[in-house]
Amino acid sequence: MTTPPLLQPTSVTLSVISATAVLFIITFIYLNHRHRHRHRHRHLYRLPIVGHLHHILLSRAPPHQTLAHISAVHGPLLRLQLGQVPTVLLSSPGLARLALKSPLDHHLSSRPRLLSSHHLSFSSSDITFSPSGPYWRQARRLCLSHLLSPHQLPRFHHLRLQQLHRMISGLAAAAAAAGGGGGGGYEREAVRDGERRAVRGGVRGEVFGGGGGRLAGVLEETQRLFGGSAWGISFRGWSGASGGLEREEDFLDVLLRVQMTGDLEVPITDDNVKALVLDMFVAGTDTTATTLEWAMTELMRHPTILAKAQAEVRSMVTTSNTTTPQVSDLHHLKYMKAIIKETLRLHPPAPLLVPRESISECTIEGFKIPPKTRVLINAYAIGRDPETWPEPLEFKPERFEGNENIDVKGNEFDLIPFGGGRRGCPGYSFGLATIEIALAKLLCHFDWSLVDGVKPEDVDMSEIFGLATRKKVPLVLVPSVNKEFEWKGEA
Ligand code: HEM
Repeated sequence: MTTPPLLQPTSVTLSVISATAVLFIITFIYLNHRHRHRHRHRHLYRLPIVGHLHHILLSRAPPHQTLAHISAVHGPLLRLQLGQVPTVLLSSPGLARLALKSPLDHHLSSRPRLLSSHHLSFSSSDITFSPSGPYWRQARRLCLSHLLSPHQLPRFHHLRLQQLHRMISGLAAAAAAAGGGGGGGYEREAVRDGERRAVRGGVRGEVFGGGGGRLAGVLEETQRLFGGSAWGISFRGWSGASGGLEREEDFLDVLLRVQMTGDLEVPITDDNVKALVLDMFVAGTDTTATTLEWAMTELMRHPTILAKAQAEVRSMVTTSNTTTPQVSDLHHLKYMKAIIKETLRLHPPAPLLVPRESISECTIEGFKIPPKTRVLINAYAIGRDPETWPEPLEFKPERFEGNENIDVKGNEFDLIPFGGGRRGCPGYSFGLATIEIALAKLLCHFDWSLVDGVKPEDVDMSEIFGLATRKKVPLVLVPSVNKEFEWKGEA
């Protein structure tokens, strides 16, 4: 009887062990890779104390662009530590839909307490920065029902037109002074000033001192510092101070009236009144003016689109037998409205909306958000999402033709320049109405050209992040009066 050589079983055992080891290593590498891939969005290089802040601070690009880039690499749902502030960044339409709709919207509907808003908005007692609660709800309701609801729009058309016509007259005069052709290159300031006046007119500019100069100065400083901290004036007694003239009650009158009735869930102080009035100017002026400036910028870079838009507006004016675009006819301007949507898609004035803060613990896509977490929603990244928008970086208003239902008002989450949910912008109809009539008139009455030597492709497109994200290099255009559609000073 022969004994099997001892080596044989050992060799088989070794082979089995080696095969098992190889299999184990492969499985380990695979699982590890899968884990890292799945959780890649949760891991971004972080430093002690500053957390992820250095990614934003050291970047040359504005924060929304940097964050869009980070999300493109690490995923649309990111947990960031910005200094001491735990933050969640959401950068896809699907996540925006979850965050801005019930039930999550409620959990995410407060605002963080920012030092700037505390000092500049009278202890954050405006609408934009006040924390969620009875004061904010009451203030928002008051503002919507007496100033900003679509229902209130017609009340302020005459004021909007009055201020807009000042702007058009100014442009026409400058064009004429330059020999009937090109005028001064001051479109940006004219547009910005016109918008400010339109909004001011809607609120009640006169009480701030009559002429536009003082208010304009105050607003400029407010935009810069985000507030005028030294207002010690009491508003009491201003209500009804119209020199005995009959006039319609305006927003300030309403605030002062309800302040005095005492019939309020939360009493309103004088400082609250100031904060609310200031809020209407700060939230409503630069956002609107900046959108117009970006719209004109994109039109100048795309002369065929500009020509098509002008043909549409001028044909409407001819058909309706008027000499200037009328508010009541604006619904005909489908292409121009598509241009405004496309502008808001590529250049949302508030690209990260206004920061939110979670009220209570909630979960988004299985990801836990503790209370008091800051939530940023990147509307800029969402508007350029390649899975939603073919050729996302191209300015193509045609993408909305036949898709008029895609709205910008916070009901569709592919496009959220006005945010959405219970903290969504209450001024969207006011803002859109102002942009539409202003753009229609600019397109109708003037032909536009770039200043000498600047080619459409050379127009600078860089942005400055701020309260509203403006063009870094102001747009300078030369208006010339179009003889056939000359502005005749009519309403
Ligand atoms: C093109 C014009 C405008 C744009 C793009 C815009 C955009 C926005 C955005 C993104 C928010 C934050 C929304 C969110 O957190 O979900 C907001 C809030 C707000 N906007 Fe506008 N806005 C515009 C015009 C206006 C106008 C004309 C007014 C008023 C005169 C206004 C008043 C407000 C107020 C009061 C809030 C704070 C709402 C709250 O926190 O409850 N906005 N806006």
